[in-house]
Amino acid sequence: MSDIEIRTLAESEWRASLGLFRAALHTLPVTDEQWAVAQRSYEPGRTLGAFHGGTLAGTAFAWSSDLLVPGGGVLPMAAVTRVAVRSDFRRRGVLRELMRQQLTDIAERGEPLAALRPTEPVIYGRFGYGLATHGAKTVVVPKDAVARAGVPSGGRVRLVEPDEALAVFPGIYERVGRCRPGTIARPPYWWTVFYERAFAVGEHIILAVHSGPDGDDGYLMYRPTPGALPGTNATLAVDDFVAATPDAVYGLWRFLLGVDLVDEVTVWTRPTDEPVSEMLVDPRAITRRESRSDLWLRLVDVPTALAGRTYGPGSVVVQVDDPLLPNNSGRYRITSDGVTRTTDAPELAVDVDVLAMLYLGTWRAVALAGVGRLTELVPGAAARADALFAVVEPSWCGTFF
Ligand SMILES: CC(=O)SCCNC(=O)CCNC(=O)[C@H](O)C(C)(C)COP(=O)(O)OP(=O)(O)OC[C@H]1O[C@@H](n2cnc3c(N)ncnc32)[C@H](O)[C@@H]1OP(=O)(O)O
Repeated sequence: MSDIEIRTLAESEWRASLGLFRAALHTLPVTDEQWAVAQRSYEPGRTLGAFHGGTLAGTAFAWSSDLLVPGGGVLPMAAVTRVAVRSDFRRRGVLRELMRQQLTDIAERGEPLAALRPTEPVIYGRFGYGLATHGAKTVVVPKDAVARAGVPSGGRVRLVEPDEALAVFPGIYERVGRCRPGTIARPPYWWTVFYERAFAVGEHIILAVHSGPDGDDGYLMYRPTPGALPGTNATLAVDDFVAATPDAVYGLWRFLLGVDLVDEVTVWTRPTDEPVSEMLVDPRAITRRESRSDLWLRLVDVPTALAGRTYGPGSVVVQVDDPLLPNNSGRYRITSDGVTRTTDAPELAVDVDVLAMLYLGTWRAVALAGVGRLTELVPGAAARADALFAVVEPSWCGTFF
C-alpha cells in the first residue's frame, strides 16, 4: 500500500492506538479510569501509527528491554507488542510497512535485538523473527500430586497485598529472575501493564512471596477461578512464577499444590528441563505442553548480536540472508574465539529468522537442515554449528508481553 504514512505517535494519540489494538483483540476501549493507569505503560517515542488519508489504520509499539544471552552477556532488545491493523485495512500491506519502519527505528536506536510473542506464529517469520525459546505450560492435578521424599520443602511462603507486591516483586525478579539465557528485563512500564492495571480493575489475583535463609527469593502471582468448588473446574492459573534455587522453586510448587479446593493448577510457562514430574510419586499427575508462542527473536544487527554471546568449540562459516535489513546479509565465521565477517566459502546457509532460532541454542541445526529450514553446503557443518551454539540449560523467557 503506497499511500500509507508511518510516523511516531504523540502522547495525545496513544489512547487511540490502544483502542485500535484492543478492538483487534475483540475487546472494548479502555474507560477513563483504566486509561489513567494504562497511559503510564507507554514508553515515549516508541508507538508507531500507520495512517491512510488521516485515519489511524494500524499501530505497533515497543518497550526498551534487554536479553540475557549465552555466556552471561546482556544485549539491548526492543520488546515489540500491541501490534494491530484495523479490520477494514487488513491484507493491504499495513503491517509490512509498520514492521519495516519499526525495525529501522530499532536499528537506529542501536538495539541489536527485537523480540515479540505472536498471536499467530505464521505472521512474523517473513520479518526475520524466529522462535528462539521454548516454555512448557504445566498442568498439575493436586489431588494426585504427592511429593516424593527428598524434594526440598522450601522456606516460608507468605501472602502479600498489592502494595507490597509492587514494592518487592521487581527487586526479586532482578535478583533471581534472570536465571538463564532468554530471560528479559522488565521495564517499569511492564509492571504497570501486568500488575498495576490488573489491581486497578480489581482482578482477583493472589500474590505470594517465598523467603529462604537469605531473604525473599521467589514469588507467585495467580488467579483462582472465582467461587469454583472441586469438581467444577476449580483452577489456580499461575501467570508469574519467579524463583531460581531448588528450595524456592519446589517450595512454591509445594505451596501451590497444597491450596485447598482446587482441581487443577496451571502454570503458563516453566523451563522445559524443570524435572517437575520427578517431584511427584505419580508423574502422571502432571502434563506439559510446549508453546509455539514463546519468545520470537529478531537479530536486528547480526554482527553485534553474534558477537554478544559465547560459543562452544569449533568453527563454521555461515551465509546469512536478510532481505529486509540487507546490511546483515553476508558470511560470518563463528568460532569459540568470536565472530568475524569473512569472504571464505560458506558452509551453512540460513535465513535471518532461522539464525534467531539457533541463536539461543534452542534448535539443532542438524534437525532444521532435515526439514529444509537451512542448507548444509559442506557435510558436517550443521553438526559443527550445533557444537558452537549449544547451551548448558535450555533457554527460557518466562515473561509475557
Ligand atoms: C506482537 C503482537 O503484538 S502480536 C498481536 C498481533 N495482532 C493481532 O493478532 C491482532 C489481529 N490481527 C491484525 O491486527 C492484523 O491481521 C495483523 C497485524 C496480524 C496483520 O496486518 P495486515 O496489515 O493485514 O498484514 P499485511 O497485509 O501487511 O500482511 C503482511 C504479510 O503477512 C501475511 N499475514 C498477515 N496476517 C496474517 C495472518 N493472520 N495469517 C497468515 N498470514 C498473515 C499477509 O498475507 C502478508 O503476506 P505476504 O508477505 O505473503 O504478502
